[in-house]
Amino acid sequence: MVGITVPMSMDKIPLVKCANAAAAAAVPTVDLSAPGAAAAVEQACRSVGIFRAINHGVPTALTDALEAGAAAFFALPHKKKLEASANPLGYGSKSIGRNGDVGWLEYILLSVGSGPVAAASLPPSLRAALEEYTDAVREVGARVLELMAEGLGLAEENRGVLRRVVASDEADDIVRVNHYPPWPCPLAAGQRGRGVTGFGEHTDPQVISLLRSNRTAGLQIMLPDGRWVPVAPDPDSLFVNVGDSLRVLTNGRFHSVKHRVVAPAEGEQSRLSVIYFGGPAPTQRIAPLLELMREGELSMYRDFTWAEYKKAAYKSRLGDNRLGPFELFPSAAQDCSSNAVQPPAPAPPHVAPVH
Ligand SMILES: C=C1C[C@]23C[C@@]1(O)CC[C@H]2[C@@]12CC[C@H](O)[C@@](C)(C(=O)O1)[C@H]2[C@@H]3C(=O)O
Ligand SMILES: O=C(O)CCC(=O)C(=O)O
Ligand SMILES: [Fe+2]
Repeated sequence: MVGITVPMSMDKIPLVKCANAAAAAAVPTVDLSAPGAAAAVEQACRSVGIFRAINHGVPTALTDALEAGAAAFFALPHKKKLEASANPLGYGSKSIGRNGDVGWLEYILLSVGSGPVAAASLPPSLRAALEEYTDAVREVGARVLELMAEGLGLAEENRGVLRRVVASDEADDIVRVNHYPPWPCPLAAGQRGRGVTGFGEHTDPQVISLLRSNRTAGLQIMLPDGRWVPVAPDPDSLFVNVGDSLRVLTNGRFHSVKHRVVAPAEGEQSRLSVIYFGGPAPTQRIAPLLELMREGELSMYRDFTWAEYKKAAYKSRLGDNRLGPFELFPSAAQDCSSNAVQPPAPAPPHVAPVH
């Protein structure tokens, strides 16, 4: 079953090269319950910007209920699904954002910041499953942010500093359920080794993203050296990735990883993924953490609030470098391996870090 019923000129969705499966081990695994978790989380966020979290504590029953509810929703007739669209949130298909990006997928995008999941006409069981799941994953996100702070070497009394950025009552959290049906057409002979774009390359603008998928492959990440590698699917794990805001909060120590999804080929299983994006309150200032800055270290970014960044981000195309306009030293900020230790001279006016 294709699942996306509105016809669309198929050649509008770009093809991407398949990634090198031999490099799949590039995504580190972190056992969140192990004593060395903080150091492992920090190392992963510094090097690749993503890790596979095991022993995360989200009950399987919650993921199963959400997966079943989402699958049932996506199997509904197209007209019925459209009742849940409340542009820009709610149900959508093939069109991502408002600036012309397209992919072979359908999705539900919801704001889950404060109170119950807000959305137009979702089946009540799916809404309940999303609320329960989101509450559980939000807690994992908070725990991971504490581990990050510990791994970054912050003193015990400061280890809540990252968690608090997304913990306010006004936190702009989003949850997204993506469904990628198999691409229904064989690719031409000259297109062998390529796949159809499900979700084009991008970084996530928020602080932290936690992704869970079924057993179908498709997610790829870009390594700091520019190679694309696949992320082996694992329904029992959560994939945690660094968002642009966290990159700024750590003054470039953490790398916001570029990622994309290649849609399943004809005859393969659909991919179903759920991503929780931990976002700050609109008024939250996004700037390097004072607690983290070394003596004389300069901010790599000009100050901004989450509302300001989100507004700019949502005007951009998926693949744009959204942090670019905020970088004070563009060449150093692009190079994640520099970790913001030595910004180039001459120094611009000092930008005060977050308090
Ligand atoms: C093309 C776009 C879709 C997006 C908003 C944007 O203008 C650029 C960032 C995109 C992204 C990527 C991560 C999340 O899936 C998302 C919900 C987000 O916060 O930023 C999407 C946005 C979207 O689908 O509207
Ligand atoms: O669906 C996926 O597996 C990833 C999608 C994604 O990166 C996103 O929604 O931001
Ligand atoms: Fe993403």
